[in-house]
Amino acid sequence: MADFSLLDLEKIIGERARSGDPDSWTAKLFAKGIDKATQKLGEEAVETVIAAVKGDKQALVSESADLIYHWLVVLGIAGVPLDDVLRELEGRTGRSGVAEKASRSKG
Ligand SMILES: N=c1c2ncn([C@@H]3O[C@H](COP(=O)(O)OP(=O)(O)OP(=O)(O)O)[C@@H](O)[C@H]3O)c2ncn1[C@@H]1O[C@H](COP(=O)(O)O)[C@@H](O)[C@H]1O
Repeated sequence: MADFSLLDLEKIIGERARSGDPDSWTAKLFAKGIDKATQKLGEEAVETVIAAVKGDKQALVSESADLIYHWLVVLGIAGVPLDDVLRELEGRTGRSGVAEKASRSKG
């Protein structure tokens, strides 16, 4: 089990964003704003899908890491704490996704 959590990465991203370091990809993305960050997020999502469809497990790991990093950057720029997403997921535990979808279409 990795000794690293998404909360650790969220903290690093926040620190690097505030650093303004010209060598920081994170600081660059924060400076460019939500449009550029979401464009990168979309590209990484597509690259993740391609790796999965090809059955390339090594690429799937690498592209997933790129995807999650850029997703956290987008959350950071949008001012949404990762904990809000974790709480949303926590609230969904114990509820079947199929049942949840069915309840939405009734409502
Ligand atoms: N996890 C990451 C991380 N994942 C991806 N990237 C960067 O995201 C960028 C993606 O750019 P590209 O689109 O060119 O990469 P790509 O999609 O592989 O390229 P192509 O396949 O399109 O050619 C690269 O510069 C990667 O280095 C990341 N940059 C930073 N982090 C984390 O953030 C920390 C701080 O980084 P800096 O802000 O750069 O100091 C790092 O120590 C890491 O923990």
